[in-house]
Amino acid sequence: MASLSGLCSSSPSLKPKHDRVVIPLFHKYSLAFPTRSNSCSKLSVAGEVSADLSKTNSVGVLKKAKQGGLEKDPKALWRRYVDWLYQHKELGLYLDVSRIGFSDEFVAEMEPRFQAAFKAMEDLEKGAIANPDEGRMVGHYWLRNAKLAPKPILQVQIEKTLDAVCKFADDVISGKIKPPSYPEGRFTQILSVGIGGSALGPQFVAEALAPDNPPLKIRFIDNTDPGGIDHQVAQLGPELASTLVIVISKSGGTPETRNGLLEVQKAFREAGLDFSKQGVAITQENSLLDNTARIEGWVARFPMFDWVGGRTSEMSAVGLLPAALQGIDIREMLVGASMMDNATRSRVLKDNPAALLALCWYWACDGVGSKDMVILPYKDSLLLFSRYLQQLVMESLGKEFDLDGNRVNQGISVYGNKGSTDQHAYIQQLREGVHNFFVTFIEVLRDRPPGHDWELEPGVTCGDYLFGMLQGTRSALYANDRESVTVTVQEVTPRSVGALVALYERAVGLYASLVNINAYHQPGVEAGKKAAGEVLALQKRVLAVLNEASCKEPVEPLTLEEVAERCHAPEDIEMIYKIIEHMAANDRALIAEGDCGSPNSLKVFLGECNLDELYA
Ligand SMILES: O=P(O)(O)OC[C@H]1O[C@](O)(CO)[C@@H](O)[C@@H]1O
Repeated sequence: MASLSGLCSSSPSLKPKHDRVVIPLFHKYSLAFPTRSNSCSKLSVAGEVSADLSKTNSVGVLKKAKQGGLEKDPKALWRRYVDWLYQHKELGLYLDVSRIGFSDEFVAEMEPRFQAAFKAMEDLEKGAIANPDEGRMVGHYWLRNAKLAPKPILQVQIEKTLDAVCKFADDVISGKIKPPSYPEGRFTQILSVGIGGSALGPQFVAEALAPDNPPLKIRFIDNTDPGGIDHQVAQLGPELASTLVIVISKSGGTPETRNGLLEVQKAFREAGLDFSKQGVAITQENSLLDNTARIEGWVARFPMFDWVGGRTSEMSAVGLLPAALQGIDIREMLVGASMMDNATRSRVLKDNPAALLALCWYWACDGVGSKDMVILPYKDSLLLFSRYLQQLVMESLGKEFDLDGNRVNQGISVYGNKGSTDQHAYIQQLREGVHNFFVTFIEVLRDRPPGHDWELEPGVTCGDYLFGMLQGTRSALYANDRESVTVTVQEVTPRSVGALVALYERAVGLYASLVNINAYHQPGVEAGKKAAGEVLALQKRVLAVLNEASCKEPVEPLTLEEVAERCHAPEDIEMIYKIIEHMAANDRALIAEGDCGSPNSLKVFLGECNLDELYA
C-alpha cells in the first residue's frame, strides 16, 4: 500500500482510535482542470445561430459589409468621427462609435428592430410584465424618477425609501445612531454582506467615488469563502465594535449571504458584542432575512422591491445606503442616471447613446456574441466597472432560449481591468493575437482636481501619459482591424457614475430586444444553486454512512464504491470522492487509506464515531 499520511492525522480531533498507519490522502495529488474547449462549441452555436439569423436582411448586410474591412483613410475616418460623435452636453459625456465599422446600409436595416426595441422599452417603463417567466414588472428606471412609476403606491415607496436612506445615513454619520459598545463614539466601518447584484454595484461605487477619508470605511464579504470572511473580520479587529453590518439580499435566502451573516454573528458573539444593535438588512419585505432582522430587532431594515432586479439595483437602497454612509452624494448619482435615462429614451438612433452602444455590440458580435467586450477604463477609480458590467451584461444577455423558445445560446462575454495597466498584461494579444473581442475605452478628461497638476517633464504631466497610452492603444488596435468604442466623461463624479450605470442598463435592455431574449431573469444560475444543494445533501448522507460503519467494532473501512452503494447513489461516486477529498483536507475526522492516485484503492472511515447521530 502506498503511503498517504498527513492531512488526516494532523489534527488532534482526527486521531484515529484504531492503531493504523494513516497516510496522506492527497500526496502528489494535483487537481487537473479541464482545458477550455468551449470556443469550439461556441463557434458551432454561433454558426447555427447566424445561419438562422442570416435569413433576415440585417445580418446579411452585416456579413457583406464586414468583408469590406474598416475605414482607414484619415480624412474619411475623421468625417465618420464627426458624423457619429454623440454628445450629452449637460453631462459632459461623449460616445465615439467611429471605430466600429458598421455601414449606413446596416444601420438602415437595423432601424425597424430598433423601433421595436424602443417600443418594448417604453412598455417596460409603463409597467408591462417585462419579465414574463417571473411575472414581474421591471422598474429600475423609476428609482431615479419616481413619477414614472405606473402606480402611486410605488412612487410613495420609492420616495419614502430614499428619504429613509438619507436620514439614516445622516444619523449614523452625525453619531445620533451610535454603536452600543462605543456610547461616546460613532460607527466607523461598514461591513457589507451580499453577493452578485447585492455587492457589485456598491463595490464599484465605493471604489469610484468614496472620498479619501470617508465618514465610514467600507469592506465586503461577498462569498462563502471562510478564509475571505476571516480576513475581513481580522482586518476590522477592535473596530468590529464600531462596525455597521449591512446584510443585502433581495431574496433574503441566498446561501452565501446567509453564511456570511452567520459567520459575522459568530465573530460578534466571540467579541462579546450584540449583533442586533449593529445590523441592518436590505431585502424584500417578509423574506427570511427581513423576518430575522425584525424578530431580532436589528438597527434598521430597508426594502428591496420585487420589480428591481439584483443587477440593476444600484440606485435602490442596495447601492444608495452604502454610498450615502461613505459620504457620497447619492442624489447626484440619481440626477446623473435620470439625465441619462431621458437621453436614452430618444427614438432617434443617432441621438440615443444606449442605442448606439447596442448597435455597436450587435455589429461587433454579429448579433450572436461572437466577440468579447473588453472594458478598459483609463482611470484607477473605475477599476471595478468591468466587473460590475460583467454581471449586468452576462447575466442579462447570456441566455439559452429566445422569447419564442428557440435555442440561441446568446450572450456577450465581458472582461477588463484598467488602462494603462492592462497594456503591460494582455494588450499584446489584443493587438496581434486571436481576434475575438472589441474594446470599450472609458476616458476621463480631468486628471486631477484643479490646481494640483504639475509637469513631470517639459510640457507633459503624468495624466498626459495616461491620455497618450489610451489614444495610442486605440490607434494601434484599429490599425490592426480591432474595433473599439470610446465613452468619455469629464470627471468621475456621482453624476457621471450614475449616468454610466444608466447608460449600460439601457443598452443591455435594448440589445436584449434586438436579439429577442428576456434580459431580466437568470434561469441558468438556479441550476448551479440546485446542484450545490444536492452536493451538500449527499455530503450529509456520506457522513451518516461513514459514521455507521465507524461505530462498528471493529470499525469497517469502506471503499468509495461501498460508500456510494450505501448512499444509494452509485452514479455519484466521483462526487463522493470529491466530498471525501474536501473533508479530509479540512480536519473533518476522516481517515483514508490507499493510493490517492487510484481512488478505487481507497478505504475510508471516521476517526470518531458519533453514537447520538447514529441513533438519531
Ligand atoms: O440579492 P440576492 O437575492 O441575495 O441575490 C444575489 C444574486 O444572486 C443572483 O440571483 C444570481 O445567483 C443574482 O441575480 C443576484 O444579484
